[in-house]
Amino acid sequence: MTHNILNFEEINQEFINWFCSNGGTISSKIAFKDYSSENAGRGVVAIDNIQPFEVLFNIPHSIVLSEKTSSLKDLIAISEFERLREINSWFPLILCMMYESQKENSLWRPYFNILPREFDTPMFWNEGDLAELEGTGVIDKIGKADAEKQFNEHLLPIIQSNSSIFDLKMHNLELFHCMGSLVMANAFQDKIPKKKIKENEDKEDEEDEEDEKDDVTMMPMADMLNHKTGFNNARLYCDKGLLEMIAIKEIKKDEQIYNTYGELCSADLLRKYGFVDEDNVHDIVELNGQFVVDTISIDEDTKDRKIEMLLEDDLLDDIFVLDTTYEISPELIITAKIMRMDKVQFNKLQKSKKFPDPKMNLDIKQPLIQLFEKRLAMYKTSIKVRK
Ligand SMILES: C[S@@+](CC[C@H](N)C(=O)[O-])C[C@H]1O[C@@H](n2cnc3c(N)ncnc32)[C@H](O)[C@@H]1O
Repeated sequence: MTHNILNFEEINQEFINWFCSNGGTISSKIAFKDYSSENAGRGVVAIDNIQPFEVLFNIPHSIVLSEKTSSLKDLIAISEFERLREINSWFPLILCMMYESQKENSLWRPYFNILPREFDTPMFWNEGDLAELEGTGVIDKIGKADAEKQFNEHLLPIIQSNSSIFDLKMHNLELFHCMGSLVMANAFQDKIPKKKIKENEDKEDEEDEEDEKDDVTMMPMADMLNHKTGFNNARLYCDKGLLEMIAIKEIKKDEQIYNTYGELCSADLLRKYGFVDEDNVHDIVELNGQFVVDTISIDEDTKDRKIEMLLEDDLLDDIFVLDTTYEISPELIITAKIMRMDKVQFNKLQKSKKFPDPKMNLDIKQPLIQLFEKRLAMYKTSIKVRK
């Protein structure tokens, strides 16, 4: 990601002045830090020891950027926003950001100045670099062509028919990709939990959520925090309408302050945020269901009937997942056992409707090893090469 690194400190100060003059507060124990040497852009660091539950900053609702706060809402019919939302829940916010980012006297000018303008996500990679992702399944999920089609069909007509608000020279596809990438990497979409952590810090599922908050929004300052799997030490909470970033554990001086972007596998981290974590307990390998049955099946005559039966009983998934517990799911074991049956065995099963038990046995061990080796061979590079 690229920022206007030349005047890093000035941009920070301008942003902090703006944030505080609009009612935000920032603890004197934190500061911005340039993590570009780690390829992580700007982040937030503790400049003093911080105790659990300390408030790191709070964000006034008036500077949360959304279709409800952007001045575009006064210039465009609400029905346009509703129509856009039906196509894609991010589009109203993306359009507002396209507008506010180019507006001379936008309330959010210092905020846009601190946000990156170039991104490391695969959306912006060239073909040679994308080829490195072969086998990961990321390439199919980038969706660049689809996003461009949707821009042309749904956003461009609004831009073109409102020439007093928009200028096609700046409100173009490039700006759409830039704002879309910011929404993907920075926006908050999930409901913000209510602060109950002091009494019940471990009981996440008992936390209420702030009811009114499920729009897609940009939260200045909250999105300055980086993520590192397993190192989350701060979280955003909502307490009586107040948005507060709170330390969820002790943070020592000089440690980076990390929010969590979720329990994401490497493919999702890369696709949405443009980075991966070396050690990621949430990492997975996806095995396409069709690939599994095609590889394991031993009898063409009964193959389709077997697939039909597995689908009916929700045993055959579109995607089987292998995770870092290295356990093979009961569904995959049963699918493998059925696909390895000969005609006689399968006919018997169809009559009895008695499915094989989901335990590993010698009949399927070797076919599964071969399946995993075939899946592994789909990756163009190996971990050894990467390191
Ligand atoms: C919500 S923003 C965080 C602030 C951002 N670093 C900045 O400079 O504006 C999310 C982006 O930060 C970067 N980022 C976050 N955590 C990272 C990490 N552990 N390693 C590399 N980049 C990271 C990625 O570019 C990601 O898309």
